[in-house]
Amino acid sequence: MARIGIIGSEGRMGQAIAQVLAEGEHECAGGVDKGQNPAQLAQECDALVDFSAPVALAENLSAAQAAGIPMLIGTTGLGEREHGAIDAAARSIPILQTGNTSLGVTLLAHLVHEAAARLGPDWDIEVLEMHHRMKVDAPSGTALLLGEAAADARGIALADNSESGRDGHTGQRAKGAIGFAALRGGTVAGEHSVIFAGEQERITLSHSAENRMIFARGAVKGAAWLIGMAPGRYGMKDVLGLA
Ligand SMILES: NC(=O)C1=CN([C@@H]2O[C@H](COP(=O)(O)OP(=O)(O)OC[C@H]3O[C@@H](n4cnc5c(N)ncnc54)[C@H](OP(=O)(O)O)[C@@H]3O)[C@@H](O)[C@H]2O)C=CC1
Ligand SMILES: O=C(O)C1=N[C@H](C(=O)O)C[C@H](O)C1
Repeated sequence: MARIGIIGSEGRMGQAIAQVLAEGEHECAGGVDKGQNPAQLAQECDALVDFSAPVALAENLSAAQAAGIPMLIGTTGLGEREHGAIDAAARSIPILQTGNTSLGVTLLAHLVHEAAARLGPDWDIEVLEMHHRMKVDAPSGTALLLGEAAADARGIALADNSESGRDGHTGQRAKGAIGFAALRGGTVAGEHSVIFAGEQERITLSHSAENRMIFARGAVKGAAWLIGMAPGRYGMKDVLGLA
């Protein structure tokens, strides 16, 4: 049984994870939210899960490092600076960072990689996502994860080949670009489609999250899996044996 500490414990995901822990084999070691220091919590648990905000990341990483425990980072909207901080911390503790902890999206990313590798650059790739009205970042972490899978299969850098936020006279689509479109509204837990658009035909690979429990279950599974792993950076595909 692992003792899991929750950062962002008052939030939608924090509460869903607490529910999974209350019903499952692992234990909730407590939680912290905005304005609370995670250092003490880190000393009292075997692993941390972070579903809070990018601004909290540096303090959360320091707490995990000081306690010598692993951390699963589910927070999205991370930039280059945050990814650099994760890389640095992963030299001393195991870290799993992912935009989506669900089994279904982890498999979807695998399928997108396969499709992008087989279809080649003449097929245009567009990632479409829809989330609830409270979501603050776009494109979603999942959309970026799926875009990264496609870019990796094509041997290109997503940062240099993405098109998002199209509006106005944008000009034609750049050849080889990976496009992103984000919709927001209602209570949608998470809808993602990767569209491969070729000459006179399209392939669409999709995932629908019916509620947050799929993310919460994956987060607990991932955090427990990290315990005892060597320092380094991991993904959900490692947890599920898809790496
Ligand atoms: N990887 C995955 O599978 C998933 C990732 N997510 C991501 O997880 C994050 C949280 O999502 P969700 O639970 O819906 O969002 P919420 O806004 O419901 O929850 C975030 C919580 O973190 C709190 N918080 C803000 N700043 C800090 C801080 N500095 N330290 C500790 N806590 C803080 C917020 O407080 P306050 O409200 O006062 O600001 C809030 O209680 C988002 O980035 C989201 O995209 C979500 C679902 C699945
Ligand atoms: O904020 C959310 O709700 C979600 N965030 C993650 C993302 O940005 O992809 C995962 C999931 O889609 C729900």
